[in-house]
Amino acid sequence: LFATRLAVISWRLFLCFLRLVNRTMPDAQKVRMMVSRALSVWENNSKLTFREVYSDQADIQIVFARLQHGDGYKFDGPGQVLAHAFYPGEGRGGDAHFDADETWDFDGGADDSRGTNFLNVALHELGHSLGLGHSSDVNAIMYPWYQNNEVDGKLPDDDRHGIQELYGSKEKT
Ligand SMILES: CC(C)C[C@H](CC(=O)NO)C(=O)N[C@H]1Cc2cn(c3ccccc23)CCCCCCNC1=O
Ligand SMILES: [Ca+2]
Ligand SMILES: [Zn+2]
Ligand SMILES: [Zn+2]
Repeated sequence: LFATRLAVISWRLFLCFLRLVNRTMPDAQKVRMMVSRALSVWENNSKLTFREVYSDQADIQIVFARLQHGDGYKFDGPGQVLAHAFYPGEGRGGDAHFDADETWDFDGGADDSRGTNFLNVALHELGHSLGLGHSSDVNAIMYPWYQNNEVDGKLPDDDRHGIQELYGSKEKT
């Protein structure tokens, strides 16, 4: 009995340690992790490959901004529009902008209790950065309304067809 009680306590300690680490990890690292997770979903379903660079010469720049931020598409405070992105091209082409006034959840929460699921929104915006428009399929990542539909690596069919139309598929045909 004593042994099991000890095990439970140590497990509880371990969990709160994890939560602490999760909270203290700077958001920049979490953003990087989530962006690379979103890009690997698009990578796994196309011939595309991505590499991370630290320069404003990047094809796809990830930007957090609020209200008026110099591109004529001003954000609107908490809620409403969450983010926008530019189709592939020079300069700001490919860039993804996220509304800094949103409460972002960088830990991939399945419900919105800790905020808006950043991974979902990044998947959507990076779809635009790669050239995809909006989908009328309510289950698609490219649907114009936010829904916390956990992708977990599996891309909805409509999005997969879209990206493969543009960049082919990884499977050997
Ligand atoms: C798909 C998403 C990741 C990116 C899109 C924008 C987009 O397409 N970027 O590429 C987005 O932000 N859509 C709005 C659309 C929207 C929904 N409502 C709005 C109220 C006002 C203005 C816009 C909206 C009703 C209230 C809910 C507001 C919070 C959620 N917002 C949305 O779903
Ligand atoms: Ca907003
Ligand atoms: Zn912008
Ligand atoms: Zn969109």
